Amino acid sequence: MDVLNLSQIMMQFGGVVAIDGLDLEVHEGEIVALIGPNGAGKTTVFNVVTGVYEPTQGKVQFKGQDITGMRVDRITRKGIARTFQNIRLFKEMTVFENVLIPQHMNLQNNFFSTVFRTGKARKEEEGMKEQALELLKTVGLLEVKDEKASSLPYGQQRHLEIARALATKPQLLLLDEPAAGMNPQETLELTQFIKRIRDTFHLTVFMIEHHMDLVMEISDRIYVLDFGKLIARGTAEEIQQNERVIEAYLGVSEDAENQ
Ligand SMILES: Nc1ncnc2c1ncn2[C@@H]1O[C@H](COP(=O)(O)OP(=O)(O)OP(=O)(O)O)[C@@H](O)[C@H]1O
Repeated sequence: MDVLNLSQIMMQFGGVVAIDGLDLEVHEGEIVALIGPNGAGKTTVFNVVTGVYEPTQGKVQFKGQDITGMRVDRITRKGIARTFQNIRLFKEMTVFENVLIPQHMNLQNNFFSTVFRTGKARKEEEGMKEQALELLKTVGLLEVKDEKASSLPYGQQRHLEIARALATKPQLLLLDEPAAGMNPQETLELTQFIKRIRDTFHLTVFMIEHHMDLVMEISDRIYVLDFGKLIARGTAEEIQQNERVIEAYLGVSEDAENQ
């Protein structure tokens, strides 16, 4: 089944065509990467999927349901969560509080019972705390649950950000450059972490990433964007051998590395 299906997506900002007729699908349980040079339109794709932007044209479907132009919070409730290029944690709060807060999004109780702390609301709150602890245990952050988020090493902050996204119980997880700023060891740990959470939480993962080692190691399939247009799609092997990709992207990044 397609968890995510984009058909003929067009996103224009004034005269800028950020996405130009994109067709893309992500199947259940897959890890799919979206790559391309800076400004290719990758983050805009995420913003269209998560409801930040309504596409100028085209349709976004999540598990067969049309979610085009739906509000961000409604899309989150449907089961799509994301992380951002720049870490967006509640820095002054503890690790535990960081995963507890998003769970309120899933709260079944109404405003009245929450404010007046009825028995049901209290029980629900207890349940959320237990689930938050369970989540931290699963992602290996239980030992640091009382630490301030900002005091964690960089790699762990990234893990926490992903854990926080998982707290909304998504089926589809969007990761926007999760390895940005990581050293090779942290990148390797992240690769294993993403695979582990995909299996543990039965997730489908759609990620934007510039670290080619990570992309090639982890992706079932890869889409390549350039100037808003899809220039290639396929397995890691196919993408590595694709002339247009080498020219538009891999060639560029090698040059950039040599500078
Ligand atoms: N809100 C906006 N208003 C106007 N132009 C925008 C807006 N958002 C994105 N763009 C433009 O759309 C194009 C695609 O940008 P986008 O951020 O999606 O690229 P990207 O592939 O994610 O780049 P990077 O790898 O640098 O993050 C760029 O030309 C950008 O300037």
